[in-house]
Amino acid sequence: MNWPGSARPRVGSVTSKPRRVQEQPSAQARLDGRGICAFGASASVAVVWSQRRASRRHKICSSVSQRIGSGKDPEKPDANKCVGRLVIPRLWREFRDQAQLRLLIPATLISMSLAGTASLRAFLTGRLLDVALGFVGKGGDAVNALAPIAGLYFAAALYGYFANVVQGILFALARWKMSMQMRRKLFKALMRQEVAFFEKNSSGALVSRLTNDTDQLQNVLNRAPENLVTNLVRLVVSLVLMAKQHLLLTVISVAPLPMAFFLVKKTGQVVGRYGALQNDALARVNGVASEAIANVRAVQLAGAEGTETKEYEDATESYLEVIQQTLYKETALRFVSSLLNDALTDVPLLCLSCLFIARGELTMGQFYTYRTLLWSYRRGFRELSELFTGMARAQAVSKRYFDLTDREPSVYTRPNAQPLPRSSVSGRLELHRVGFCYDSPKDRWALRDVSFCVNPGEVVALVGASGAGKSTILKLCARLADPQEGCVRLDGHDLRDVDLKDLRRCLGVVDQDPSLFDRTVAANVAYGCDLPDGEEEERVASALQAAQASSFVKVLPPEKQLGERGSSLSGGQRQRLAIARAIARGAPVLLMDEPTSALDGESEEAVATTLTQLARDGHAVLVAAHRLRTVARAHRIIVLEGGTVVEEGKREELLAKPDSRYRAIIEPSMMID
Ligand SMILES: Nc1ncnc2c1ncn2[C@@H]1O[C@H](COP(=O)(O)OP(=O)(O)OP(=O)(O)O)[C@@H](O)[C@H]1O
Repeated sequence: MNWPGSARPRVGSVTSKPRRVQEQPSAQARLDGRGICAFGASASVAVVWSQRRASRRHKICSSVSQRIGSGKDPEKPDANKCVGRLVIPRLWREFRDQAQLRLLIPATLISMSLAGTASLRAFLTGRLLDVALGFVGKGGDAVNALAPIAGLYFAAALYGYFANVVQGILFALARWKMSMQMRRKLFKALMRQEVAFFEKNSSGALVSRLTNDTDQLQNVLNRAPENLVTNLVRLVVSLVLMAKQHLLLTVISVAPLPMAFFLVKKTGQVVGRYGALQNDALARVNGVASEAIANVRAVQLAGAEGTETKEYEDATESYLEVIQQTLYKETALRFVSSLLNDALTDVPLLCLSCLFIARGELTMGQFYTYRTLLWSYRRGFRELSELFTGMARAQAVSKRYFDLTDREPSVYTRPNAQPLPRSSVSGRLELHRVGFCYDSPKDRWALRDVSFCVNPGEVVALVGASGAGKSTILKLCARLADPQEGCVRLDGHDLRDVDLKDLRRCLGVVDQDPSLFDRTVAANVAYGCDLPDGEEEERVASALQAAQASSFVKVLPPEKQLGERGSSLSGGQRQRLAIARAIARGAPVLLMDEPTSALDGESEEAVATTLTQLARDGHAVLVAAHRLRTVARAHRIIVLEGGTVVEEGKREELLAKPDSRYRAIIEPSMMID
């Protein structure tokens, strides 16, 4: 290349040592801070070792796969490739929707300009060298000749430093905003899911999805446009300038590209295959931890700390195994790729460069510029291949992300659902030939052919042995699940045909295990009640009174937080607050699952009286109970056995029947405090 405005200096010897191309640690190699070469060497040993352990590895992978129910087999690339193809356009749409484009576009433009500035600096350095060498032995005003080039270099360098800071801030902001948006979207999707979904997926695994998956996704997605554009610019500009410096050297530099492309593709497949497995294994680690922490009392009382620790160790061991498999395979492939692309071409390139310099066909400045551009070209290629493998990993994670954000809950408001304003609801609840089973295939029905009704103004008690189906009936009445046979109706409307939110506004529910939040008593009682500001205090106070909770609440500081799940209260106190919440809603239908099981006799009597009073006020009350005081005050009793109704009637009628199951079995087994 001819330097404008300067004579082309000739040099007869090579004085500068070619710079060794710096290897970037691979994404996985960065995990423990080592460079790719170190990993490459250990990886080739590890590959042999890992082949010997192939059968064990396969066992581990499939065991993780089975435990988390992913069904993925890392040795079946085709299945995962298919998933990848489907996910890429979705990933792009998600990225476009959630990306902070006003931050990302300027950041990407700055990033591109930085890649251009780097090439300019390489060019200017070469020029400085050649101009300087032109003065060797000749004398002259070197300062004047060098100053404009040095000034330009200084301006480019200064721009580079500032632009780097600005693009760093912009990308970081975009990354965090995107991460939080993804978490919100995922959390929203979680909150829509039916209760059965949470029974099948551990809270730890779900929290892992919320945090780990979204972090991984945003890490790749956020940098994808920057990496793609910047490195394409870097690659193309470097190649063009290299070719301008010396065509033959450039051809030798790019000769291994086809093989390197093939290896990058292979690496992407490996990372994609194992990435999904890694996340599933991590979700299992978190699942085990959260279950043990949630049940820490039971763990300690059973002296099972060792068992839980072992379980956690097993989960982390499986996770580590998957990480290792990915690391070894990915690093080995990357190592071969960089060996081909960089190291093997370096010696011929260097020898040829020296020859051309000796022949006067290449100046020192051109040589320096060429080497710098070569480094830039290799960096561009390496970062593009990292982007490719990062996208493969993102595909695996995004599959899980979309699985959840797209998941349609089995219980939802149908498009043509009717509104059900609470003011228009009288509260007549009816079960018509209801059949329900928890698991498919339907071989164990929890309920079969159940029919009865609860009228406004009535307290109806559900009684039966443990496992008879009482809670399941209440679950169906609250539409936490839908029956497979028959239907549940409110005021004649099939629950599946009405707006779910409207339906829930018509219900006050007390669960077997009262759900309280780490908030104040007032916030817990008013939870979800949508009370007007002025009314809230009065409504909460009267609900507490009716639930026999006033006496213990009075002695609590009003701002006291109740602890996670109300852990600072006794079982009976929690139960009374849950009853107060159901009453405070003022809903026409009350569904109560053993609301008095933890109460003393006096409180139970008072709560039973309250239920009768609520019925007198026009509410329909359906209560599942094992305690005689609660059952005895009911207007009607439904007796369940093995998921079917075997008797129904007033208590006196049931006691009077000669062959009454209620008289013979149920009432004698009831608790009387
Ligand atoms: N989430 C679930 N998944 C699978 N089976 C379940 C589930 N919940 C309950 N069952 C089964 O359904 C049947 C009815 O259970 P249900 O909880 O309705 O009984 P119950 O009468 O309320 O018992 P208890 O008096 O002990 O509360 C039982 O055989 C139970 O094992």
